[in-house]
Amino acid sequence: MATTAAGGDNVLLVTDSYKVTHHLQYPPNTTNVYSYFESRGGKFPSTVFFGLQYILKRWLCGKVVTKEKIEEARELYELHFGHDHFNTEGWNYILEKHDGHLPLRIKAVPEGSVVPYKNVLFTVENTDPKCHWLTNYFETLLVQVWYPMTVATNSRYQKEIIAKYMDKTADTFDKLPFMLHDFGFRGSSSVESAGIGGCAHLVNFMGTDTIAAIVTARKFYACNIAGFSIPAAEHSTITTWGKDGEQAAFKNMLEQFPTGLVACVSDSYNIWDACEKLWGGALKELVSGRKDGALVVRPDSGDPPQVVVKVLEILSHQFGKVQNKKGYNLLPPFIRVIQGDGISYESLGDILENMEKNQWSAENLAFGSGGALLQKMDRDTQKCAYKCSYAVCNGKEVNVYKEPITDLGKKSKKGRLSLERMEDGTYITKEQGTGDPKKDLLVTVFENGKLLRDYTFDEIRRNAELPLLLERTQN
Ligand SMILES: O=C1OCCC/C1=C\Nc1ccccc1
Repeated sequence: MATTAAGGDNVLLVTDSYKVTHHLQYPPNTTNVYSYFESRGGKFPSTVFFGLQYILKRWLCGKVVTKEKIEEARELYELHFGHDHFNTEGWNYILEKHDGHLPLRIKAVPEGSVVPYKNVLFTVENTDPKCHWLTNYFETLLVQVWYPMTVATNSRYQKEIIAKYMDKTADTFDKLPFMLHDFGFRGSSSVESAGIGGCAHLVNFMGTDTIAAIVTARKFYACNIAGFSIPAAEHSTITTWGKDGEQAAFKNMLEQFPTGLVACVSDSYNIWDACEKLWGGALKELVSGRKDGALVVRPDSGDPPQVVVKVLEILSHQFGKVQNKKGYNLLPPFIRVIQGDGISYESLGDILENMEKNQWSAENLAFGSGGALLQKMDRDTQKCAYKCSYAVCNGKEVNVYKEPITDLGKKSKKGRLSLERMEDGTYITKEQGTGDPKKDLLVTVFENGKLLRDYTFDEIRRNAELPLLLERTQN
């Protein structure tokens, strides 16, 4: 597809085919279509709203309609339908009347907000009465916010689990931002989605190997360095030394990276021997002599809850351990463990629970997560939907809704919506225009081609922070 003057791709092509025919299907003289987005429920009771800003900046801001794009779309849709259904006139109107800027208003809850499901998260409406057909043309694109939202949500619920065990077994929360590291780049469906999902994870954490996330945060969230990593081995950099060369490979890691943290996958042959005879044997002085930074042993196979505790036990036999103020065991500061295999929201707790049962503090360990962090989810995980709730047809206001007798769970909200917060902090969605505009938490983030609110990553991280952690910074 030829990219056009605006440099981006052709946003007229970023929709579902059937939507190209919808301008012919609304009631005659429809002047306003107003739609909203919500999570209807799903795996997690609340969602972290994140990623709309990326979509707005990437696709909708500025002069996104041009003569070339209209022509390219017309020609493609003619071939695609074998008939000319494309709203050439409507798009030319936008080009002429609005200089190619989209006459839409989008109001959204601030990025990073944690909102219980069945609450309005953003609304979309046309600002030009001749462009009622535009509101739902971009449903396809806007609903893709399900992905960063669901990654940020899944990641934050893992942060809650880890924080709970840190609260119980660790002396500080200091390491929490680095306790769940993103290993998910290769398991993502594309470089773009790795960037979006990786960025969503970084709303809650600071550790990542998904470089695309760093780039996305720079480009769309004005964050120069949104995440950090450390030198680490992979199997090839160990196994190329040969089975008898594992000690030399390990020694090389300690010598190439003499200060700071360095991680080393240690299960190529026998993780137990690696911990006892290599790290805690032949290389014991090199490990215990490390200044300002630990060797991080990485198991990568076996049953995670069992393997983690056994590795901790072996390492403590070789290097000793101390009790922290909570009475839980802690390895010396120059040695830690990272478990990057089989980590998910479902499995995290089992590992931490087994550690706790064996008197190990959570702060001995960090996690790495890949596919479960960035890929193992879909739009249904949080039941994300975009529905029309209000329209004006022939000058008559209509509260629009669906209420399928075959699934009342799919019932949609009516009328113009606003999001308010009660005294006790709970969110409530006001329907049918009953909300108080002064109390509406929905912020106009986009209007007529302009981004009106540009959230910084720090702001978003603060909005999403766990209450448990916010209290800490208060007292
Ligand atoms: O071991 C580690 O310690 C902490 C730094 C990252 C790291 C491993 N990274 C990784 C990335 C993608 C797939 C698998 C591992």
